[in-house]
Amino acid sequence: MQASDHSLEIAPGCLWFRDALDRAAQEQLVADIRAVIAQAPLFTPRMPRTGKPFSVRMTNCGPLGWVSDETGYRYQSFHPDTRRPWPDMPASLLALWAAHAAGAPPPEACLVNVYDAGARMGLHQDRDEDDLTAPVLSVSLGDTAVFRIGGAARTDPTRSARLSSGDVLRLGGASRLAFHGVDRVIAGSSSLLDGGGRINLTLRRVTVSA
Ligand SMILES: O=C(O)CCC(=O)C(=O)O
Ligand SMILES: [Fe+2]
Repeated sequence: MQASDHSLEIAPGCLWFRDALDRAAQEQLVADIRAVIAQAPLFTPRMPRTGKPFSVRMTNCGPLGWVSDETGYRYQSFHPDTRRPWPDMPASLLALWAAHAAGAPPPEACLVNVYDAGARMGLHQDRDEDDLTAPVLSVSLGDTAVFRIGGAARTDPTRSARLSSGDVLRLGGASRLAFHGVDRVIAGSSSLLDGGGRINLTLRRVTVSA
């Protein structure tokens, strides 16, 4: 895989690599993620304290996975329902990281977010990682997302970007702790996924490397 040179900096440190993945690379990722889901079924995370369910379903691959329930947000090495270790991170994702993560140590977690009709993700920071120096890479597959990004304070002004299938977004530098979310997904905007919807993959370094 080649690193795309055509990136757009949509906020300080936030690089948007549009069309980073061609159709064949997207199909490979989808097949790899379907295999992950077969081993580690999608679960519905719940908000800390209130237990309110997310509208997005999730799973993970790699040594660590992000989970959320009444006791809080955290990384753990096993699936919350099956209690089995997360599946290995596919080679396709390791290659994607190598191409776009600007030399950061290898990713430890890939969070798989599945957006069905009506799913969204509220504004939040990715801050459950001990290593905040490595960037977060986000890969969009399937229907286009209306993505929103602001600054490090919740009240900072935001801008939106339409992330389409094959786009890769890197949140690094001053944007590593930027508030971001998905306002909505545009149904029918991509033919990649049978049955429609959107899959987002978020690759992260979690622990501080020696
Ligand atoms: O779906 C997206 O584009 C963003 C996902 C995200 O922000 C997250 O999983 O932390
Ligand atoms: Fe996030």
